[in-house]
Amino acid sequence: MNGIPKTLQITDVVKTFDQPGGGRLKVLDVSHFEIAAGEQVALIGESGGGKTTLLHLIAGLLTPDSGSIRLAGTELTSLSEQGRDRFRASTIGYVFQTFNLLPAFTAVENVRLGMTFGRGHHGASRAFDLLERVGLADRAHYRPSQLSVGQQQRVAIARALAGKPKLLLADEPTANVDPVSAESVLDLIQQSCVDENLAMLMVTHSMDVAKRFERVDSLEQINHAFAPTTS
Ligand SMILES: Nc1ncnc2c1ncn2[C@@H]1O[C@H](COP(=O)(O)OP(=O)(O)OP(=O)(O)O)[C@@H](O)[C@H]1O
Repeated sequence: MNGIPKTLQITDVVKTFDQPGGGRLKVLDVSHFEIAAGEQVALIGESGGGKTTLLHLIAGLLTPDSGSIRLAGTELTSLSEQGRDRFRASTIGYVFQTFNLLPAFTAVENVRLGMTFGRGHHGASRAFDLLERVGLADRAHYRPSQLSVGQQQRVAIARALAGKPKLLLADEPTANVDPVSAESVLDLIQQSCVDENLAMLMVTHSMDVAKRFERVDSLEQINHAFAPTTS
């Protein structure tokens, strides 16, 4: 992927947390990690190793103690909290293990929520187009409780794509989905990224999921804080 522009560049990032018993736990110490435009990366690693923390740093939901996170040409650490929120809305799509759909809203309303601050206010027609793409055109006015879990994750994928992001972050997106739905959810995520030239970082514990990716990174290999130590 040399010569291809980088969507994400992480340099010398350290993240520590307060520990309940006192002291700080160093969870991440990553000197170099990058994802090229349109590249799809699976991230594997031990439970508690810091994978979700890394996703949250990239999404600007957490800030590092030190280091640089450049996303689509913008240095995240230079933004205010509000700036990060706005930047996230326009640059990142996030697919969670637990879907995080709003229960009182219909499928199409949930998808539109992904556009609130997103670039290009294509409104309802893009939301319907996205639901069609994920195979749920006929479920647009159903609420999450009226959808199967596989369908709920499809709505969540449509929502993640709604703001035309540059990077899709997916945290175990098939952990709560049955195996047959999991295959179609993964097909959908990977093909959508190809169609939209969208880079993707997917955290997974599953080697079946990881083997679908050309690039599989182990957090232990890039994280100098492994195994975590207190300081
Ligand atoms: N807000 C917090 N305060 C203190 N410690 C935290 C906080 N968030 C995470 N940690 C610690 O950071 C470490 C990494 O957590 P993280 O959720 O990133 O791991 P993970 O690799 O995603 O794990 P899993 O695969 O089990 O989901 C854990 O030891 C956890 O206890």
